[in-house]
Amino acid sequence: MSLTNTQLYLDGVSVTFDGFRALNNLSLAVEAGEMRAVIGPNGAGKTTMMDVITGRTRPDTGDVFFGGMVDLTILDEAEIAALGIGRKFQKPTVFESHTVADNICLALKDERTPFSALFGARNRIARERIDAVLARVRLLDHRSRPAAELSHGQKQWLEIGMLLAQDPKLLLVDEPVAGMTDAETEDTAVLLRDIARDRSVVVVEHDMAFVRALDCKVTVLHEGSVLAEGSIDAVSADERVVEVYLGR
Ligand SMILES: Nc1ncnc2c1ncn2[C@@H]1O[C@H](COP(=O)(O)OP(=O)(O)OP(=O)(O)O)[C@@H](O)[C@H]1O
Repeated sequence: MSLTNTQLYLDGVSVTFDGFRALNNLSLAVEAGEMRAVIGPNGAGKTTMMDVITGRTRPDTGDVFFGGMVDLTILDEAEIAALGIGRKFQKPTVFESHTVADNICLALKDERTPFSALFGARNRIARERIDAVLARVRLLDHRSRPAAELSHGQKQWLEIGMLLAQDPKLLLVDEPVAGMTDAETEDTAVLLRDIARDRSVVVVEHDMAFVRALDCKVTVLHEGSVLAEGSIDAVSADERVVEVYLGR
């Protein structure tokens, strides 16, 4: 495998909790600019995998590399986030009493300059960046509303926008469409595909119609390892995948 274009590389990763192997020799590679869907039954290790990538959980054994050569297993959560790995948890956590635009503003990377004369220019640039992010996540028309007034789906998009404001190279997204309407689910697939045009995106999801709409390679986890990997049609036709996951 070529490491030069590999954004995220896991090899032989194992994690044990009280003797239980949550990850068992897990190996996975995601290219720069790739979108990857990760599916699998409850307890397959999807959340633990995200925890290992973001430094929340240390692997007992195995390699985890970012951008070809950065060893994530020796870094803490803050250092890993600063490298450009953003994580979206399942439940939206936006600042409800702040406006939509202020939520994005709070998330922007702080580019302080000591010259107060530049503040005006900085504000203008910040506003342009905020509006560019809001346009991308379909919330420009809502920029002045308190976040509390948004629908559940819109709050999820706002939080994705807050991550985009930090310009991550890799975005990890955990069950984004749980609780969304069908229309919001379809829009979220379009949104994530758009985001994946210029960064890597890993999406954990149970909604198979949504996974199909993502139109990307699918990794099936089972008992902490990769059971199958390929197109949605290939993994859907795999008898082992049907047995442990889809057939249930
Ligand atoms: N901190 C922990 N301590 C003990 N066991 C844990 C811990 N975290 C996870 N586990 C166990 O590890 C296994 C894998 O869990 P994980 O949450 O990674 O699965 P998952 O694929 O994300 O499942 P789900 O689809 O339900 O979210 C589960 O059996 C879980 O109970």
